[in-house]
Amino acid sequence: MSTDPVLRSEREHLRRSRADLAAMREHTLSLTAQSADHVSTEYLKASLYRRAKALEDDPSLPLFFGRIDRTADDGDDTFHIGRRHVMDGNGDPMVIDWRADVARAFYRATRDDPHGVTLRRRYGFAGGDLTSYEDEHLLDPGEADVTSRILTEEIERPRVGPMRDIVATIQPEQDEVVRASLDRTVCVQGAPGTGKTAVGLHRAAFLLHTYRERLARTGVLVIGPNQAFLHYIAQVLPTLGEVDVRQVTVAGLVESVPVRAADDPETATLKGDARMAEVLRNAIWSHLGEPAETLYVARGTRRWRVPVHEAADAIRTLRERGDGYTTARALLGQRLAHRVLLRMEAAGEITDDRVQNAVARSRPVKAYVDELWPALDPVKLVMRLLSDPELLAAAAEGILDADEQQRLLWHKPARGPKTAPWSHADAVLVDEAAAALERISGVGHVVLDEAQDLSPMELRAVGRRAATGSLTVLGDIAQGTTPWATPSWPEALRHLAHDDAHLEVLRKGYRVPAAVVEFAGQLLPVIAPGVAPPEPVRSNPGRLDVTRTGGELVAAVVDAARDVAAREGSLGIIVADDAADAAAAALDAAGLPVGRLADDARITLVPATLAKGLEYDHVIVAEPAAIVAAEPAGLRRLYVVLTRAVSSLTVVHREPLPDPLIHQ
Ligand SMILES: Nc1ncnc2c1ncn2[C@@H]1O[C@H](COP(=O)(O)OP(=O)(O)OP(=O)(O)O)[C@@H](O)[C@H]1O
Repeated sequence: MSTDPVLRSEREHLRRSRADLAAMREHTLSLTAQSADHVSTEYLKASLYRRAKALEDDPSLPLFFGRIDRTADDGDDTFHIGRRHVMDGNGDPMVIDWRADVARAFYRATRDDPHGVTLRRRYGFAGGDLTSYEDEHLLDPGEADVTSRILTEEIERPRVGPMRDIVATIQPEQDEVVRASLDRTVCVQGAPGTGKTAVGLHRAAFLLHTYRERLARTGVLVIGPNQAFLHYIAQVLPTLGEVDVRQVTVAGLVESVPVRAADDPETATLKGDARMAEVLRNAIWSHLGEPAETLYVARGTRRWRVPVHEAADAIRTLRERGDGYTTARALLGQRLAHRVLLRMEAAGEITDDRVQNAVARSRPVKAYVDELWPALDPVKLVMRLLSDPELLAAAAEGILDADEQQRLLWHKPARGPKTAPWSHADAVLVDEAAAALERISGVGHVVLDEAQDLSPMELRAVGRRAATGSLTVLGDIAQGTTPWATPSWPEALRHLAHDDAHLEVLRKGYRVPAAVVEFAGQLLPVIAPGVAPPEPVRSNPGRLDVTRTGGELVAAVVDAARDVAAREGSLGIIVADDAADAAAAALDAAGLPVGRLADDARITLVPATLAKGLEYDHVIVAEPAAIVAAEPAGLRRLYVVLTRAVSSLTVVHREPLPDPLIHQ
């Protein structure tokens, strides 16, 4: 039992807060979902369940990590800041949610600008209990400005398992992004380990809290590069009490066709080019006919007509409204029926809406609409476009040259949508076509991670999901590894249709230690001139070992792994994709069982192309030359894999290191 009275009283506050949280949860669980109808009851039940889940106490974490004291006109205020709001039986706050407005000062206050804070306290903890505290008296000019030990320890804590939240230690430059308002699209450029992913997830949590009602209706979407990455980040939002956010890959976003083929890089690049949107629009609208015959509609004993020029006029005005093809098509029957009605009224007939509806649905009107404005299906349309040189030539005229058109066509025309050789890029085209036919409903906010890798067409697909909302766009130009990676943020934002975004740069690096930054940074002038490396904040410079072997590479990797595995923390062994199986077998045989991604094992074997966004305490990179040789943007891939290390990086190679890399 600590004798420090401050710690004792803080522990008491923690004990009471825990009891209050348990009472809040009990209360939620005691509420019974009852509503007039079954569907609402089920909905209520689900929402109560989620609420109770969000109120679960995590015994490994204290309920608060910080505190601020402020002087106010009516006395002093003390706020304990934690992951969620906890109130006592009287409704008074015991713990303030870190996202609440009063908590902002905890993250932003400095001696120069104390935000009214007299005391900032941070807590050290172990196993869910408070073990220490650290005070800053921001108004005391005599107090030295020391770097917080608790902050440093938190940032430098060894990594185990999936990504954790950073609520206790969000830094001022990160907090600016996290708390940007919902109507702002923010684009964050940041070197490896500057906290982009963390910031994006915390912004999602902040927005869900601050704009709860609006976003409960419209939703928040998190988009990441692949399943391994989504697995790695999956727990962050639930830990912050947000269990309702959809986390998806770009491929998962455009799942309208079964993807079973892969395009070569040139073809994929072309299919991802923004010009394809124009080609698709042309292909769609080329279906619109020119009326050549009068429309006749019989009603009772009389026959009414809509002359050609009036039908043409109706079609033109609908087209010019700027709606999707299908949306506008749905109105044509009514427009034609309206012309019929005007004639009926002129002839003295009594009409009303029902008559107009009946005319709009009549067989001749339907047939006329089908003929001049045929129904289109996005999947079949793209299938035809990629199979039919004539349709493609007409749609791509003046946009794609003959070679490009040839490149787009499938080798054999597809027989049907189920068996067509759809690639991922084709699925994105289908998504574009679907949106050109009918506007899709979007969400309130989209967090897009590793945005630099998306093609213009993929960016359009993401941007559509945020057409009426906003985005957090996160990425690093230097880590762009796809052939279509974005050359600049203004360009990416244009494709996302959000070029009003605020561009922010994160500079401080929380992952990669100085020795590794220096080594990997040698690649920057070649792969991304003008992009700066992260500025490491870790006090430990880290460890870098570069070993050249004259023998078998795999044997050298096994040796290095045996060595490094003895250190504390996680180990990622990153190898060129085609070397992964052999490396796993060799490590296994040597008694070093490795997990694959998503296994959360202590030693993980990582194919180079899946390393993006991940991190390990210790990283072994095997044969950089092979990683570079495997793809056109190989040097950028190498930069990505070298920057996954938190404490130590071991490079094992047999071939010479790729050119810009020198190791003294
Ligand atoms: N303020 C912070 N306090 C503590 N840890 C932090 C902070 N900011 C970032 N980190 C940690 O630094 C590591 C890197 O963060 P993150 O993965 O978000 O960086 P990133 O910029 O997305 O990197 P990359 O470009 O390599 O994907 C993570 O472990 C994250 O939790």
